[in-house]
This record gives sequence, structure tokens and C-alpha cells, in this order.
Amino acid sequence: MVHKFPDDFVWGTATAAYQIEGAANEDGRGESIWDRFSHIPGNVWNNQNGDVACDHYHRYKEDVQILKEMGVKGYRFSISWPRVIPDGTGKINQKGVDFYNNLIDELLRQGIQPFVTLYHWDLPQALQDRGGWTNRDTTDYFAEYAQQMFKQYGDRVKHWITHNEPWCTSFLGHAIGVHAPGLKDFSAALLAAHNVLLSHGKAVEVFRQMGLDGKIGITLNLTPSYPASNSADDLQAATISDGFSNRWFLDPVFKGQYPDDMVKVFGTFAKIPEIQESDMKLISSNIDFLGINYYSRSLVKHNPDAQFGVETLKPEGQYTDMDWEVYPQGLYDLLLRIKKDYGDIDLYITENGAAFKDVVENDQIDDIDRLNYLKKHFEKAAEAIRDGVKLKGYFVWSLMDNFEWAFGYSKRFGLIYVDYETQRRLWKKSARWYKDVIANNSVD
Ligand SMILES: OC[C@@H]1[C@@H](O)[C@H](O)[C@@H](O)c2nc(CNc3ccccc3)cn21
Repeated sequence: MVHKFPDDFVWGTATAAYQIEGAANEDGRGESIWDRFSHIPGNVWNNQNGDVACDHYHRYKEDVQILKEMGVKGYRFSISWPRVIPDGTGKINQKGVDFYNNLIDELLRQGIQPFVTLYHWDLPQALQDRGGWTNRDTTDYFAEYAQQMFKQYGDRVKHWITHNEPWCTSFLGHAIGVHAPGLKDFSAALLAAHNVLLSHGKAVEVFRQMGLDGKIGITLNLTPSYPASNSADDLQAATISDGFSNRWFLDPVFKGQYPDDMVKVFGTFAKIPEIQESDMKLISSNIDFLGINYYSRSLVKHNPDAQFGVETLKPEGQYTDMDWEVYPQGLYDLLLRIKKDYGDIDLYITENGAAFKDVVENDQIDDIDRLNYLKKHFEKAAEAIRDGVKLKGYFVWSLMDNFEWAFGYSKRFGLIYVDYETQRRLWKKSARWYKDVIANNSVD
């Protein structure tokens, strides 16, 4: 069966600054928390880091040429805050600003729409030294940074994403500790989450005040939670899992309040942040679209000995190299749920993709698992559009293999293979297939 997409559907790919740029100490770039974190032995697989990565800072024209040949309509990338404002506030680094000017101009020359993420986890270390996201002042520094970026690029960039995955910024970085800045303090994580959301609201307010022609949104990683049975305990476990993964961020952004049930759950063992009068109104400022990063689902059951009384199961089925279950139905269910529970807002899949082990033979990479993963998810996206969801675009994670955070370069998500020894880029089978999907605007 052929799954056709709307004529104006934005097919694209996504990346992030720290994962691809390299040039970590070049042209005035300041240190980020990921530079600091990745250079601490033990934090990243094989003690790898993003000092060089895919050397995109020097190779961006070649990479844009690949995007052009792939035929993408949009390209989602992030700006490295410390590259443009090395201390996080104050002085601008003109060479850093020029890099993104050149990238944006190159994309537009090739007829590709830039979708810009302001924050994809690489906080300037100078701000971390002042408390980072646990310091409410950082919300103002973020608004200052956003205003500068809107001023520099707002004439050409028409789609802005304030934050990538506040859940990861907060919980992976401040509670679990596997991401920068590597804290293990749940109360700090809740405070960071609040300040990240508040900074989102302040950036949206600045964007509106500047009267720019464009659209602004936020990207959330959302994981639909399914109960292992219809027992009251398992249903409650799925509700708590949904609250922790999804509603802690969806409710403030779209309803202007934290979910009561989760305030009670978190409040039993952590400090709920103090909320000032105007905070929730700012956080729930009207946005133009929601970016959704979908990778997999959670299947859960009640277990009184597990955190929050929720045990995550590992059902039979196919798993990616990240050990994430391949579950395309979860994308359909998630999209319909967002429309039902949070409103009929424009949606973009700002990330979906899979890591599988790639084998290079005679410069060919037959990544059929990744191709089939994408095919199944594209089909579910088409079904969601058929059933009334305003899905406007889809960005595959990722354009190219890159630095996969604590996993270093050991996990490959790219449509394009990167040989890190030579920096050669090689088209995988999935990339050639994706080019055809875009050309036909359909999945067969
Ligand atoms: O892991 C693949 C990508 C990563 O490279 C991106 O920078 C990031 O935006 C990203 N988010 C997810 C999904 N979120 C998630 C959250 C907790 C645990 C595992 C994945 C996957 N990915």
C-alpha cells in the first residue's frame, strides 16, 4: 500500500552542534558543559569527546551538498550557545556568529528551510559555574541569547525551537547523572526542569515582542506508556510512567500547570520548586508548533519495589543497538493522544531514527534494519495524518553518524556513514531510499 504525504510536507534530517561540529577550541568558541563532562574520564564510552566529532565546522558546505542531493526540504540543527556567546552572557563572538550565517545562507541557497534549535544540551560552562539550570538567572541569560539569535538570523530562519528535550536536560543531567553536568539530585532536576521551561517562556515572549515573521515551538521527547495488563495497579503504573516521561512537561507548556498526581509522587521524596506568580503564564505562552522526538514506547507494570512503583518491561520483539524496542504503533498512538489531550496544534517529528550496527563492504552499507525502522514509522505517521493529526514534517535522526553523548561514537544513527579516521561521508542504503521517499513524497 502506498502512503502519500501532503504536498507541503517538510521532509528533513536533524543534528545538534556538539554532536557534529568539532572545532571545540577554535575561533573563540567558549567551553560548554559537554566539553567539561566528556573530558572527565569515565563519563563517555572509551573516554571519547566532541573535540573533532564530524568536523562539520569545517565541512559544512560538503554536508549541505549531501542534504541537497538527498532532496530534503528542511534541516534541523542547533546553535552552540558558547560558540556565539562564549561566556553565556555579554560579548558576542563574531566568528561564531559568522559560522551560522554561512550555514544558513548555504542552506537557503540550496532551497532548504533551516529549523534552528537554540538549546541542545551544550550550556556554556561559565554559566554552569554560576549554578547552570538550577540558577533562575540562567533563564534571563537564555532570553538574552535567544534575542541575539533572533536579531542575527530572524530575517532568514522561520522556524525556531527553544529547547531540545527538557526531560533529558533535567533528569539525565541532574538526577541520573549520565549527561552533563552529571548531577544526581532529583530536587535539583525538578528545579532545572522549571528553569528550562521558564527560559522557554521568556524566549517565546521575546520572539513575540520582536514581531518576527516566523514560528516558534519546543521539542519534547515523548514516550507513550502502556500497561502490561488492565489491572488497576498496572494502569496506575502506566499513568505514573506517562506523568514522569511526558505530562511533567506537556502540562506546563499547554495547560500552565504541573500535573497534580506527579507533584504528589515527586513531593514524597524531592523538593517541588517554588513557582513565582508569572512563571506558569510565561511557560504556557502560546506556541506555533510542538516538536516531538519519538523513538520507542514504555511497557510497564506495578512493582512496589521499583522507583515510583513502576517496573519497565522488555517484551519480545525487535530492538535497536540502543536496546530500544522497535514499536511504530507508539508513534501513531502518541500523535493521536497529543491532539486529543493537548489540542490540534501543528506538530513536527523533530527526531525519529535508529542505531543499528553498520557494516561497510566495498564502500556499501546495507542498513536494511534502519531502512525498515523508518519505513514502518513513516507509514504510521501517514496514518495519523489520515486520521486528522496536523503533522507538518518529519526530521530523521540523524543526517550523519555523530557523537552519541555518553555512548561516544559507538552508536550510529546516521543516514550517512562517517568514517571518523578520514571524515569521509558514505551514503547508506537508507539514505538512498530516503531520497526516493522525499522525491515521491510517499512510502511504498
Ligand atoms: O539518542 C539519539 C538521539 C540523540 O543523539 C539526540 O541528541 C537527542 O535529542 C535524542 N533524544 C532521544 C530520545 N530521548 C531519550 C531520553 C531518555 C533516554 C533515551 C532517549 C534520542 N536522541
